Amino acid sequence: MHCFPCFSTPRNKKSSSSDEANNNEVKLHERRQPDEAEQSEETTLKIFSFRELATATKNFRQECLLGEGGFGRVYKGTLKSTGQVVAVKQLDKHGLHGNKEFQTEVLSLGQLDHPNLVKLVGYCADGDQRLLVYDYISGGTLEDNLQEPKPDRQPMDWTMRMQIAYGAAQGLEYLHDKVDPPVIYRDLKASNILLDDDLCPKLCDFGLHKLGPGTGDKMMALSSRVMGTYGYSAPEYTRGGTLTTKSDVYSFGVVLLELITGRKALDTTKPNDEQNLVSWAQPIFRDPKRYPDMVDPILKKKFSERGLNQAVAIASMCVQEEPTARPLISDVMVALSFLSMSTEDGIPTAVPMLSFKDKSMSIALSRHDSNLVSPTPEVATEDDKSSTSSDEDSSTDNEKEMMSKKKKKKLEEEDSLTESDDGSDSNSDDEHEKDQESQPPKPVDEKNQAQSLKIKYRYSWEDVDINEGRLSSKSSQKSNDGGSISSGYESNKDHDDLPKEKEEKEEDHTHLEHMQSSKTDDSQSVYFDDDDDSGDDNEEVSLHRVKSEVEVGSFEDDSGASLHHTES
Ligand SMILES: Nc1ncnc2c1ncn2[C@@H]1O[C@H](COP(=O)(O)OP(=O)(O)OP(=O)(O)O)[C@@H](O)[C@H]1O
Repeated sequence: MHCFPCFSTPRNKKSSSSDEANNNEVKLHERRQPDEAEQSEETTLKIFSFRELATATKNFRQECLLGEGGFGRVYKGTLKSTGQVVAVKQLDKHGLHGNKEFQTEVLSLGQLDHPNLVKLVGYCADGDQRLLVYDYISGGTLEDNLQEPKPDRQPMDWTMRMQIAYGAAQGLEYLHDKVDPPVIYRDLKASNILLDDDLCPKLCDFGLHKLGPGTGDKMMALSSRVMGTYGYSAPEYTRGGTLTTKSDVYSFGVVLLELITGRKALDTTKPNDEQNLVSWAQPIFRDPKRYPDMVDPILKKKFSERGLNQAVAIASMCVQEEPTARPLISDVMVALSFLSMSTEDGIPTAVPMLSFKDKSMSIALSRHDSNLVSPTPEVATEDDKSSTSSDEDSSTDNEKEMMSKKKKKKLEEEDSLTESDDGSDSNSDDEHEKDQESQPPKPVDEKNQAQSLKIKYRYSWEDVDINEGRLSSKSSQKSNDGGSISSGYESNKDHDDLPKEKEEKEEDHTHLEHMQSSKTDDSQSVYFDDDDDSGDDNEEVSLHRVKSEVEVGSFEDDSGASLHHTES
């Protein structure tokens, strides 16, 4: 039985032959190299003798015991040969696979390599002993850090929490999207997320179910393990149904809720109606005014309300009953990448709307934030559709490349429009081309994205009813005065009322910042605004990549804030 068929190629098996085993080292060549970031020529797993690990853990002494989970005990150890500190997981002997199967699965696990996964260093299959050796992660579990923070450590602030959520999402996204076939985690929870000294999250315990028993009594012995952990398991899974990547997304949503609230997924010390975190949170999801009340009191209200709204929106999407309604982890990851940015005082973080593969995420976020407008393929032009399609997943590389080129061209066109926002009319194609030539694409600096960056909203198109207002225009725009943002819609209101509403709305928009986003790939949009670092970001709104503008009206959203719209 192969855990990851693509890794279990004859070539891989060959590479674990006795020759290399004699060298006490197994070298594997990855058959699939997902993208440059994850490319690694080979993966090296060390094979340990039982004696080596006994020495490392002082003969598995109690004082070295880190804890015991569903698969066995975990000891802290120091490898004599290298001095490396490791965590040695001694798997329960009960029902384990034979040597060969074990080795196959372990070699597959050894190929998984991501900064947000605990790295498997090596293993031991000596007689009936099966042990796994991992990097030791010194900061404890996320659960402990949330529930019993160390006295010498500051409580985690909001940004740290979002950064942890973002890191965990990255690890999960790697398992779901970068490994072929996808690895379903099955048991994602706060106690399976370890933090290093810098609070970088690392997922552990993934893929271990494949090392356990297969059928009958043996299966029963680990049934609780196989069924995940109550409070975190998706409803369809606990009902004995299908396990999919969306089950992991549910568990991730629970972890995100724990980060927001500081509560446990399941807390039997609380009153009945508060014991299950998701059940407790469901009614609150429907009442945004109550969001601030659900935040961990230890944060002492130090969080951005917009960031909170969006974080709750993401969590509520993840824990939906219907698996298909849950977002892709890649979209969750993108949204969190923005929420996890450190922000300057008073400037909340928000998510640019065209970053998602699946429009449901942008629609959900825009419902929770009156300043965000989500795209709708129904009303978008062909070009627009290519940049907002939810089908990018399934497109071939060629299609992706074509879409990417289209997107790039479109953005360049829109940039050239923005460049001429000084009042000159630059709508002619000739001028666009000229502008494109004179403006090489701006570089993406992924590393430097967090600090002081503010996200430039991509105002786009929407066909979503928000109370009485209904958007219908195909374009987004920047007003002549450069200060207000408008998008077209059909107003139910008398147009005579508009000037006053416009005034009010423009005020509402003055807190929209210049934004600068640095993340991109084929499915993400990039907005740069290099000239907006003046420090006056709160005062002025700049919207790039706009098309046309004729003002029509405004509408109010759930929160009572109204947006101003124009129509071409
Ligand atoms: N790589 C590691 N570095 C440091 N500590 C670790 C490491 N792996 C596991 N631990 C610690 O060992 C203990 C037992 O871990 P294990 O994953 O076996 O069980 P668990 O997560 O407590 O339970 P479950 O099996 O239900 O997931 C936990 O406290 C965990 O924090």
